[in-house]
Amino acid sequence: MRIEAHSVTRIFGSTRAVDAVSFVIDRPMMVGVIGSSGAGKSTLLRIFNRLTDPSEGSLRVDGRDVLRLRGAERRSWQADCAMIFQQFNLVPRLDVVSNVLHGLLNKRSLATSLLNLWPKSDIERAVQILDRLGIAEQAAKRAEALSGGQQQRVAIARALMQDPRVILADEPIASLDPMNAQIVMDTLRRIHDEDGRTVIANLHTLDTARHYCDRIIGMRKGRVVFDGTPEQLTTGVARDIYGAGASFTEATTSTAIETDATGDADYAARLLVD
Ligand SMILES: Nc1ncnc2c1ncn2[C@@H]1O[C@H](COP(=O)(O)OP(=O)(O)OP(=O)(O)O)[C@@H](O)[C@H]1O
Repeated sequence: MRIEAHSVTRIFGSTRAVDAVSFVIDRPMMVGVIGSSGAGKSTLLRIFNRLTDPSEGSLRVDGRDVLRLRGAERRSWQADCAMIFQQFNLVPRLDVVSNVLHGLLNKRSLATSLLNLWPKSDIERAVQILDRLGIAEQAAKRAEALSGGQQQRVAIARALMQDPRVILADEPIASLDPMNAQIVMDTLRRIHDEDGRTVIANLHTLDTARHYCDRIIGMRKGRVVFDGTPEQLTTGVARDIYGAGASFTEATTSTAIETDATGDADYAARLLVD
């Protein structure tokens, strides 16, 4: 899979949230996107998944510009690149298996979901995926009864149900304690290593990006200011990405962790409508 972003731009009023972003990902890999709050990381992922329209630019995936797709082709691309979010974005009162099955809403009729008439093969696959992620025993519980780390693994299972080529993760561990953060990052890495899926994750800590990613893209004020390997991401480079002065220490790189889940709600709504 070859992904070529060329001059991708999104302007909101007078803000260039994403400003002429270009990069090439020429093979499946795990990519971390870092940068301060407001650097444009979420907007970039949302453009990728077609949740947000770009103002300019192209994103060629194996030669086809996915930013120009309409209707069924656009939905098919959205099924090919699943998203996961900081706030997990599950339906809290629904059981875990039903949440995972929602990953198929692009491919099955709304009636199937509303009447809970999923084919047995779909249910079996959902349980297999949960088993793979080590949470099959939670399958019958309501999503809201699970810990944050377990809920994020359910969200990853829902993403895998789509059988996507790319997984986009927007601050996937920002709401989790360190132990659960590690389990979730290990899971994302495994999905890349074992399935060959590309994973692109917005991350708010440098050490996580360095530890898990093959490549790191640093954004500042909408622009890509770094694109390289973990080894190339020195403290000096990190200082430039975060725009920090001499007082910069690596521990201060976390972006504000807010619980505004508006974007997540958009995604949930889209899954239910399409
Ligand atoms: N729907 C919108 N309307 C207006 N401005 C927006 C919108 N979405 C994002 N922005 C602005 O675009 C800029 C980039 O925001 P974005 O959320 O992409 O940054 P981010 O790097 O993901 O930040 P964070 O880490 O805080 O999530 C910010 O200045 C933000 O206020």
